[in-house]
Amino acid sequence: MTLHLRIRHQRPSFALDVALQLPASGVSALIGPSGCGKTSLLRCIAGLERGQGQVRLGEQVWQDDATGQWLPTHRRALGYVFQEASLFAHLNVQGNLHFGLQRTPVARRKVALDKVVDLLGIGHLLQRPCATLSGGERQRVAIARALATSPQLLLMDEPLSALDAARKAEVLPYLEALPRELAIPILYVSHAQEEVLRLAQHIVQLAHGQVVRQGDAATLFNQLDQGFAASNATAVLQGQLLAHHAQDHLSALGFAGGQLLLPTTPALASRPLGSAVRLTIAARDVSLSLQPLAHTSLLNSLPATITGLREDGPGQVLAALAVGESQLLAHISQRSARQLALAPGQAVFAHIKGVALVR
Ligand SMILES: Nc1ncnc2c1ncn2[C@@H]1O[C@H](COP(=O)(O)OP(=O)(O)OP(=O)(O)O)[C@@H](O)[C@H]1O
Repeated sequence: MTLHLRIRHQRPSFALDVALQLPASGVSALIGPSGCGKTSLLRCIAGLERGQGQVRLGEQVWQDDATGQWLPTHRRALGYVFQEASLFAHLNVQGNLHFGLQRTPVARRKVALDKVVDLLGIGHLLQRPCATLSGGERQRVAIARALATSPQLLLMDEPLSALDAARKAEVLPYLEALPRELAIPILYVSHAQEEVLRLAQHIVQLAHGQVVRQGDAATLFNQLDQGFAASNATAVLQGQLLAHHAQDHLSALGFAGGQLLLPTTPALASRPLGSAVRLTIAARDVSLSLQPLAHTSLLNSLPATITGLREDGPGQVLAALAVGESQLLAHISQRSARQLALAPGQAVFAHIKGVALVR
């Protein structure tokens, strides 16, 4: 099933012009600079604003101007979660959830409320007045209320950006579980690289109301221009947990390009061997040499080929590397690039100082 979008929307000083086919599963992140049209696109999908074109989820046509079809928002099977949770202050948590449920015709109710309450860990909050909830709790209730309507698409517009780091960390694992547990596709607007790295399988990058790039998260992230601040350039690797070396307190992870050793954190220790993992490697944690390093304390050094180089701020260069079938990025000084005479096609060794397990 796909989400099929063909939307044109003209404002006095802004034009949205988007044609997209998105997988109707997992998380698709919508990224791009402020004012590029992310919220406008969500609002057009939701029917809160009327662009021209077509919005179709699988066989369901929500809008088709060629045939004059238009469903108002309340008839579209979607949930919408905003930056600030807008809960009904006069109702307690349970009342807010039931409000969502009652809006949904019985025949369309597919998501069990108990399951939603469990998934978002809000069972102990049901009788609490909304005014007494913390920011993270409010946002979890807002997500649960959206899910209580049994949406077939969940639109989330920077749902964590109003939360501090601790509350973000509290809500993120719940978000991560949603597509897996409920099989509801999510279109997720975010400015935060770490959220997108962790959650998204698919990425759409907008600029000036148009799609500049879209594709699989790992592929898109590992390119030289990621759509986030270059100084934070980070590559994503999909891998597999291969072994725990108990004596060294290290775990081996395989990916299409080689193996990496990581400290066996509690999160890694709890995973069964063979389970899928998502790793990130920040470009600033990768250095390069032309020869293998002898007598080094580095655990992870891999043969690689340079595929691209780009200036990246004063005196800095971002290098794209092929490591087997995978891609990495390295942030190095211009001076080093010059001294090593780095060029596309050149064989190098990539030395990796830090690997983070994000999933
Ligand atoms: N109601 C409106 N009337 C007129 N112009 C609007 C309206 N809402 C948004 N715009 C303009 O449309 C453009 C796209 O806005 P939009 O909110 O979709 O961007 P965004 O990518 O979501 O931005 P941000 O990341 O800052 O939330 C901007 O130039 C904005 O100023």
